Amino acid sequence: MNVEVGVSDLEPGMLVVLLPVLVLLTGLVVWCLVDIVRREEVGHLPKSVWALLVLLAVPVGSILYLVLGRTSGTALAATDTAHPEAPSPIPPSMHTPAPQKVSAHGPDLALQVDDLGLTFAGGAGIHGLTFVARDRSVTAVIGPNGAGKTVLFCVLAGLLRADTGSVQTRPGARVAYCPDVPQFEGWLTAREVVDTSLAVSGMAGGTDPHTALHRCGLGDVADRRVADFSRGMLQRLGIAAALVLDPDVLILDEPNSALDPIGRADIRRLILEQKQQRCILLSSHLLSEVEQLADEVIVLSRGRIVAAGDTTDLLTRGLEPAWTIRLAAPAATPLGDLRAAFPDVVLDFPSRHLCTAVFASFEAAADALPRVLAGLHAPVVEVTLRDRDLDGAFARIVERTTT
Ligand SMILES: Nc1ncnc2c1ncn2[C@@H]1O[C@H](COP(=O)(O)OP(=O)(O)OP(=O)(O)O)[C@@H](O)[C@H]1O
Repeated sequence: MNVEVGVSDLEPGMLVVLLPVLVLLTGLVVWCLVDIVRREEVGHLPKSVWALLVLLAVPVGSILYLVLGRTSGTALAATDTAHPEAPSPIPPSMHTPAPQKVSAHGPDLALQVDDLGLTFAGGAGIHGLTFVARDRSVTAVIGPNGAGKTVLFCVLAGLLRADTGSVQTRPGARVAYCPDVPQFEGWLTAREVVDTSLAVSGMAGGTDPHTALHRCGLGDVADRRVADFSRGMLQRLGIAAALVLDPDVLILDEPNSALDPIGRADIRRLILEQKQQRCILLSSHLLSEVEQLADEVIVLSRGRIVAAGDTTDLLTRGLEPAWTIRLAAPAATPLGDLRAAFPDVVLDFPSRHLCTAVFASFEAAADALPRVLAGLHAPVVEVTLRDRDLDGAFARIVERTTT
């Protein structure tokens, strides 16, 4: 008996059911084959064997490949940003660099950037950036307006394509980016924004959306429309939309720029808490924020790194050893006598209740400042380091680095 059944013999109802299944299976097979070709390394079996398995054992081969073939070690993997892959279906806040080349760097490196460059018409952009960022640490990228901080972050997040260089992360690592002015559809609720961020990323195992909102101080307004949100609330929502993806590398572009002091303190706490689990890169114009949050600082000027290193060392390098001393009553010692007693210190009385003291170095200040304070013979109310603004510190770092 002949039991051959052609497509034309199938019931129309069966066709409706079978067609999407066939399309899905074909899509899965094609996706796996493309993935095998694009990867430099696949797990457990040679690439040709995986390709045959995927082609011949549908869909078991594809499923096995997804589970076993796409895993390979814990070394960093490179995204050659000069020759990026096809546009990612992942939304702007989220990008997972595809592993292409294995690196032999240390186990705590979350991100390695080599010779990264993107030059716009006119010459602006970023040029030859090389640095690393570590797990469980905060790296601050600072620099004046137009230095290239946002361009760098956009390249790291896969939103802009670099002309040169590479960005390396671990295979499968997630990079999430929160821009300085996050924008969302006004008709969505905060919960819907965070849910959508997770859903569109297509990633399993993100943070619970309610937890992400709660951590960013938006638990009580989760069901309010975004159109009613203040700029500070939008910034928190941007961070929540990035956090929900449970990223290995979290990039925050000026996370505190729209927040009031209480909001800033909240986000500071949040960043310090999140640092325990991931690598965080952030930019800021606030010296106090950078000091309190960052382990490492990278200073950018005109798209180039002009200084980088440990936060305390670097900012100390950028600060002037100069103090303002506020007095409750005028100094009992005349200025002339004080200057004679401390010939290596530049001393002045800008007003009856203020004294300024500039030292040759921080080492000299550590030795002489207590003696200057005692020598004033007046009740001291406050002693503050002068020019603690980041612009001033930055200008001095650049000056000292380039001269
Ligand atoms: N799409 C673009 N086309 C051309 N030039 C651009 C583009 N995006 C940025 N630039 C230029 O690149 C330089 C770096 O800009 P970027 O936004 O990264 O600076 P920034 O350090 O983030 O500044 P800010 O502190 O003001 O945020 C600027 O000169 C900017 O004008």
